[in-house]
Amino acid sequence: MPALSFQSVSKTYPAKQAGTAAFRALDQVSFDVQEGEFFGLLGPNGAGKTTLISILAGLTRASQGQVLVHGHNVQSDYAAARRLLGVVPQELVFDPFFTVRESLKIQSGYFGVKKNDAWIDELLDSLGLTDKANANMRQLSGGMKRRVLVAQALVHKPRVIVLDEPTAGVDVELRQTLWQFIAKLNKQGHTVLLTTHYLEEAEALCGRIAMLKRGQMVALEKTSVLLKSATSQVLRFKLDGDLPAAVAAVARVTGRIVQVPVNNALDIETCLNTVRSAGLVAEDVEIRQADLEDVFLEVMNRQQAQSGALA
Ligand SMILES: Nc1ncnc2c1ncn2[C@@H]1O[C@H](COP(=O)(O)OP(=O)(O)OP(=O)(O)O)[C@@H](O)[C@H]1O
Repeated sequence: MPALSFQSVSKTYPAKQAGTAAFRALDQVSFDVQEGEFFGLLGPNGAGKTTLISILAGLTRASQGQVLVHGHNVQSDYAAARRLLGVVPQELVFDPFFTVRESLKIQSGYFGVKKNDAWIDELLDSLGLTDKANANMRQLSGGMKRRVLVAQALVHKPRVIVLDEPTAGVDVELRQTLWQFIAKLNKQGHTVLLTTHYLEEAEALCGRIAMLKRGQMVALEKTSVLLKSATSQVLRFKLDGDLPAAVAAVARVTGRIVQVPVNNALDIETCLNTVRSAGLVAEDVEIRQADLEDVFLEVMNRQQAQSGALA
C-alpha cells in the first residue's frame, strides 16, 4: 500500500464575486508516493502545490477525487490520516504566548502523545533549538520560528513528513541542519514529501519528482531519469551587452551570466558565432552538465509551447 495516494484530485475555488470566474487550481492530479520515498513536488508559483498539500492535511476539501494516507481517506477517516502526517506549513503560524518547549508539549497533546520528553529533547537538539527551549515564541527570529514549526510537525513521530517550502528565506546553517535531520528520518523509514523552489535541494534529496503546472501534472519521474532526459549540456558564459534575439530566445540569463542548452559541438559553435557576429565578446566560456533547473525550465517551456499550439 502506498504511503500517499492522490487519485484524480481536482480543486476549483469558487468565484470571489459575481462576474468573476471560478478558478481550477488542480485538474485531475494522480500519483502515489511509496513508503520510505523522498519525493519532490515542484512547480512555478501558483501551480497548485500548496493547494494539494492543504487537501492532504485536511485543511481544504478536494472538489473531486480522493487522497489516502496509508489507506486512510483524508476526509472520511480524517483523524487516522492526520495522525500519520507531520506537516510543516509554508507560513509562519505560531502562538506567541508559549515557550518553545510548551508549544511542543501542547502539539503532542493534540495527538494524544504523552511522555515524549526524550523525543522532544532530541528534536530540540537536532534542530539547534536547545538554547531556545525556554524562550518565548515571540522572541524568536524568523529562522528559529521555522525550526520550531518543523519540531511541532514531528512531535508525534509521523510516518509521513510533509514539508511545504521549508527553506524559503532561511540561512545556510538551518538548511544543512534541517536536511541532515530529515535525511536521517527518511533513512529510518519515514516517507518525505517536499515542495521547494530550490531545485538544487530537490536534485540532491529527492529520489522521484512530480512537476505541476497550472494545476496539471506535467512530469513524474525518478530524478536520475529526469536528469538524463534533459538537454545533455549547457554552454555558460559571461557577456556585457544585449544578447542577440536568437540566443535570448533559448537562454537562461542571470545578470551577466548566460546559459544556453546545447546538444552538440555545432550548437556551441553556432551560439558563439551569433554572439561574435553581434560584436560581443563571450567571457569565461564553459560547458557543464544539465541540472534539475535546466530540466525544470525545459519541461515548463515545452508545456508552454504545447498549450500555445493548442490555443
Ligand atoms: N482560497 C483561494 N481562493 C481562490 N484561489 C486560490 C485560493 N488559494 C489558492 N488559490 C489560487 O490557486 C492557485 C494555486 O495556488 P497554490 O498556493 O496552491 O500554488 P503553489 O504552487 O503552492 O504556489 P507557490 O509556489 O507560490 O506557493 C493560485 O493561482 C492561487 O491564486
